[in-house]
Amino acid sequence: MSADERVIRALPKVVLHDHLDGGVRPATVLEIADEIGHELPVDGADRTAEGLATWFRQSADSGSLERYLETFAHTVGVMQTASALRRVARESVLDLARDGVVYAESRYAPEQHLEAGLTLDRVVEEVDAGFREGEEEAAAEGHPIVVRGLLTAMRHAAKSREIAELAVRYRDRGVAGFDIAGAEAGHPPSRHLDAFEYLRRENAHFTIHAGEAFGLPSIWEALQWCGADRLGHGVRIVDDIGFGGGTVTDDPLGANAAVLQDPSQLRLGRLAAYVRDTRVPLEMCPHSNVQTGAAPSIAAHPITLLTRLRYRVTLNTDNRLMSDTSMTKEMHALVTEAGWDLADLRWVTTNAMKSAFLPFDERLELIEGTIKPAYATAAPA
Ligand SMILES: O=c1[nH]cnc2c1ncn2[C@H]1C[C@H](O)[C@@H](CO)O1
Ligand SMILES: [Zn+2]
Repeated sequence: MSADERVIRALPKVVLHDHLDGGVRPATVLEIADEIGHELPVDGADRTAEGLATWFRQSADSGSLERYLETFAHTVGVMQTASALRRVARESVLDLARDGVVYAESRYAPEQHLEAGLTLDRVVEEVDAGFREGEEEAAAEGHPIVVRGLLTAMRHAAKSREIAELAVRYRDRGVAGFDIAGAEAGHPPSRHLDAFEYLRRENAHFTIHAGEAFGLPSIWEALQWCGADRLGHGVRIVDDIGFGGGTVTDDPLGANAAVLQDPSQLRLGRLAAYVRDTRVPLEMCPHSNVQTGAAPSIAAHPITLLTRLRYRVTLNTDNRLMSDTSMTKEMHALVTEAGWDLADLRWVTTNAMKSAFLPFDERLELIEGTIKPAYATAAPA
């Protein structure tokens, strides 16, 4: 780890978009698979934690969201029992806390964990118990962290209303909100309007994966039909930002350079302007987007341009296992490959804390009591 990386690791971080089933330790996948007889895609000399970690990263590196999502069969497959769910939740909190994360929203789809006979309620209770154990152990290690769950419904399935009701039922027991995820093309969020309308009537919070593998119509539906509080990814909003003879999407590096010299060279379309004007939080996940082909590289990832244009940008991991990443790695890559500095890191961290589905007073306490003082004394990244 370089000196810069050490400085970054010590900074307080906030992650709003981290999938529980996308951050399982490889050694844990291996151990539980052996216990329950789940068949893994590695064998022989590759049947080790390192071999499995490599398999996940390489298989996720295909340039397609659909193929990326196929790898989850081997994490979801080992997360079917009470003890496995509790263990994975606990370990994920410890891993985040050791990386300097002080507030995390961890999401998972309860409907995917029913194969061994658990009920939806039991799944949520076991995961929450794991989160609380993790919080206690992390605090004892000197890494205090606050963790909340987000319940995801899979967009190709028909359980969203049921999962929305589950999220409301557990809102005072560790669950902060709701999400929909899964393959985006062909599965518009407006199919789940019933769930979103129910959540709005209940004054509940939700985010929607939109504008990742599919473009502006998906973002527009998520905001204007469904009423999402935040966008998961939202990276394709740059399709609605004009630059030169086309859009930022055609020339992201040129647009990055241009915005530093003269931001008026960029023309915001109606939707891009709406997202900025109304401060819609964007849960951006650079490494995941490079893997699924939603962005060409870290240097050319729209997160830099959108930060310069002062969108409400947040930085996230998405899937630590599949992307072999962490908050420290995401931050470090932006510093070394996209010209970010400490002020940018503080900006996205504060943005994330402001956008969390946590009560206002608790958000404020973390910003004033933890985030601001630490960045004020940190050495430059
Ligand atoms: O980046 C993503 N886009 C859409 N769906 C995703 C992404 N990462 C994970 N998922 C899916 C696969 C998981 O099984 C599910 C719940 O965490 O969410
Ligand atoms: Zn995601």
